[in-house]
Amino acid sequence: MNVVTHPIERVAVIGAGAMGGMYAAHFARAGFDVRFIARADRARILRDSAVTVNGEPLRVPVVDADTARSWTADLVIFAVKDRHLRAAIDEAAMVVAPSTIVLSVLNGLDSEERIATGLGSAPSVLLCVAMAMDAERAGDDIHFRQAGRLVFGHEHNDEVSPVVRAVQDALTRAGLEWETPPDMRHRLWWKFMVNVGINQASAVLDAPYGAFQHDGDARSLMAALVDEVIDVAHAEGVDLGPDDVDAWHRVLAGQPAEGRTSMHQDVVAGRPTEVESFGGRVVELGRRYGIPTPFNQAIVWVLRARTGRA
Ligand SMILES: NC(=O)C1=CN([C@@H]2O[C@H](COP(=O)(O)OP(=O)(O)OC[C@H]3O[C@@H](n4cnc5c(N)ncnc54)[C@H](OP(=O)(O)O)[C@@H]3O)[C@@H](O)[C@H]2O)C=CC1
Ligand SMILES: CC(C)(CO)C(=O)C(=O)O
Repeated sequence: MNVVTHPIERVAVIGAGAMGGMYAAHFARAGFDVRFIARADRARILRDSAVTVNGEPLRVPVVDADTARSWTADLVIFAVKDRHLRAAIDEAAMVVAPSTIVLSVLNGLDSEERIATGLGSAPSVLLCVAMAMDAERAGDDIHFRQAGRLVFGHEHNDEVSPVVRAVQDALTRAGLEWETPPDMRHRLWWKFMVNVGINQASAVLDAPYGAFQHDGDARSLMAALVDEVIDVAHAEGVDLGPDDVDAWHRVLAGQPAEGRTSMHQDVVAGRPTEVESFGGRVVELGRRYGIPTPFNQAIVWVLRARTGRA
């Protein structure tokens, strides 16, 4: 792990969508040197027509990954969908130095591992989950009411490392809430449980958060999907249980009733979904451990059939 010798100033965001736009706006407003990373048409479009965040145009320079440059990032935030991660890693490599710190807000269990492998051993890739935001994108317009919280760190954080401290300081300066829990693996699985439950159920039911905030059929579907995650988590040695479900219900109660999960937004916009990283992963783990996962299997079939495979 590299030691950070200076505060974070240069922040690269890869993916100028709901999450990337929301984070870029926070860092830009706080005076950081923020750049979007893109290539080809995406770079051109980002330069020609700025995205808007909560109605305000966000003018952030674009580092074009097709052309040579000298700018490197202190912090890189990955904010693309899982099917775009491979290309995003190649693009981000251009702005990564040995001291660069990397956060991934992608949902799913394995983006950090894929990024660390793709970028090589030099940069510090922390584990990260993004919680309780309601970021939405329609075309180039990004809206959020709640920016939520970034939960991040090393796998164990009994002591705060210099790398983690540098990110905590940068997020605080950007006005973003954060948390560094002792056991990040548990949090990654907790977020996975949440996404497998509500993202998938909201996507197949075309239903906003409000449909899941009270007992009823929608919440029962979410619970059935969640139960299967808990079973495979136990097989993986992760102790998810009723307290974790209660914790999710408390977060859910605070979400805007009309807000939509990222997967619900994908289905509405006719985009491929992240179902392979959610239900697909549960089904795969279920097969490995001999655990039945019929609800997740059904959701995978429905979403693949509806939107095509990611
Ligand atoms: N929205 C939310 O509330 C939350 C989302 N997440 C997770 O965060 C991740 C991002 O989600 P979200 O922001 O909603 O997704 P969006 O689809 O809104 O944004 C993704 C952005 O990445 C761009 N992109 C894709 N490939 C590249 C590339 N190679 N280089 C540069 N940009 C690229 C896309 O451009 P284009 O449109 O041209 O493809 C798009 O602008 C997902 O894993 C999601 O599950 C996590 C918590 C909450
Ligand atoms: C937890 C939730 C549902 C919103 O923060 C999310 O991660 C998503 O929409 O992808």
